Amino acid sequence: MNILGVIQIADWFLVVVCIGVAFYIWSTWTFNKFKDQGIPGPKPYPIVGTGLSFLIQGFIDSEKNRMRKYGNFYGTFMGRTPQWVIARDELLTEVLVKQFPCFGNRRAFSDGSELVESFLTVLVDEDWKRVRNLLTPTFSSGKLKMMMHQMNKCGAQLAENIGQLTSKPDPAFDTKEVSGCYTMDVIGGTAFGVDVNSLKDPESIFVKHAKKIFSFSLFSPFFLVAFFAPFLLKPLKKMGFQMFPKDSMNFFQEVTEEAIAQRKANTNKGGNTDLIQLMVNAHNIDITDEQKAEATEYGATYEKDTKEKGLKNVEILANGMLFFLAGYDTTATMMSLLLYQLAIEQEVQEKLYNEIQDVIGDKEKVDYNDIMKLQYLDMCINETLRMYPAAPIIDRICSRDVTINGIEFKKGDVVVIPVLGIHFDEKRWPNPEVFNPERFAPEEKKNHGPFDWMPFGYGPRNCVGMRLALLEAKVATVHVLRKHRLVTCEKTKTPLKFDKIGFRVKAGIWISAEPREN
Ligand code: HEM
Repeated sequence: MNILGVIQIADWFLVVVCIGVAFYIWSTWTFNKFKDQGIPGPKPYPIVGTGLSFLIQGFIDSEKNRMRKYGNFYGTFMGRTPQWVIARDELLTEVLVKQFPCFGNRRAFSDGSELVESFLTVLVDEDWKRVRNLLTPTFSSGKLKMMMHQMNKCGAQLAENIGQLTSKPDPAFDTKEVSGCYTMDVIGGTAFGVDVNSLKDPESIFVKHAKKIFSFSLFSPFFLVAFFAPFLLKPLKKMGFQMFPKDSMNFFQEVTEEAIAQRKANTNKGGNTDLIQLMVNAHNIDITDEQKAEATEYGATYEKDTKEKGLKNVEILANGMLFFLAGYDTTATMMSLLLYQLAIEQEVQEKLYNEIQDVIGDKEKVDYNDIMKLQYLDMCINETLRMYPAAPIIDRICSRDVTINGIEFKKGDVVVIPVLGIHFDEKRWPNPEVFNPERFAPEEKKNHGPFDWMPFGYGPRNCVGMRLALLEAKVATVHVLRKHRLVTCEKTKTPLKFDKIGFRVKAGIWISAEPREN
């Protein structure tokens, strides 16, 4: 090799070293933010930030351990982005409620497509407010009561399915599998008027696509990019990269589009009051006084100008799809873990069964008012959600500089609320690893503040589908327990082993059931 060649290699080496050094400086530039202010937190590393423990311990264990180790106010890094982690009540009140105009948006993973950007979960500022006000009435008590028929039908089918599954030579069934079919059938019927029928046909195409969308992994390219280099998402989208599997998104898009077209063609305006009809009405700028009143019942501030600004076509489509997806996995996860806990805790199950017998007796159909009387059922569900919140953390983005209790939050700062950490905080919930519905007994209320339990988030941006999810799970549980005693079996695993990303058990949540004599 001649001298020129050697110089060229040396040049290239120098360029690579310079790029490496520049990247290192850039990726670690923010790492002193918390240290300089004496705020504790895990040690950050280039590229992964403080995310190494998620990869090693798994998200669930890591989240539980962090609050124990660093307390109720600490700092973490997602890649190079600093995140304030707050669990002090006085800060939670400010961020989630009082300073809502500064913290009204959440960090949303989006691939930049118009569709995903129109999800209620992703929308920001005035667009979010307008769409949220228009969608909120969908979950009023009036609308929920109208969904009871569908829930009763699916609940009875669910109980029948469990009977069939447990009369086989291998009597084990996967609670997640059957709960997923139930929630898919309920949301399909109540929101879209579609007979999904996955309880009768577990191979249903609806369930297949929903599962595919939710089967993303911590190591999927999307998650890795979103986690370590979120700024790359939009350019990648331009190159044809998609956040969710294309065929499954297309499937739900087509189903939603068909439902919208049917409602638009419907001459019986206002006759259908489900989600799609409501959104189509909102598109036509045709909000009734009743709908306005229902929005206010939820505490929504019904802006005058909402009336003049209906929903765009893409917003109807996006939020129709979102409700299909949001209504499926979260509620199914909660239900499956409740059934699992009841199979393990026989005393709890008997107490609950007796309550159901006392309140509902032999009535074939369960009505809304009876469900509201089932106090112990409510306690069991609350405890399930404490131990297994579907969203172990929630977050907010600071939209302008603001100082709260001496802490300077800058525009663009990420604030994380460690829901799981709070739910396993010994000071708030002694012996947090123990399943104990009595924690939610009415006489215990005085011992807990509003932020001790947040499976649905908190404040104006909390979960819009909370009441639907709770009602759905309650109706199903009543139908199942009246027919069956849930029991553990050989396949039941205690404790459950979750995968690294959340409350997902890859091998299923297996229990069995015996028929109740009467
Ligand atoms: C057990 C079931 C469910 C759980 C645990 C759950 C949990 C959550 C959580 C933690 C949030 C974020 C709240 C915040 O940032 O403060 C959220 C938001 C949301 N949820 Fe749920 N959810 C459930 C069921 C549902 C259902 C059934 C629907 C609709 C059919 C739904 C639709 C939504 C939507 C649209 C948002 C975004 C709200 C907004 O940004 O304004 N969820 N949910």
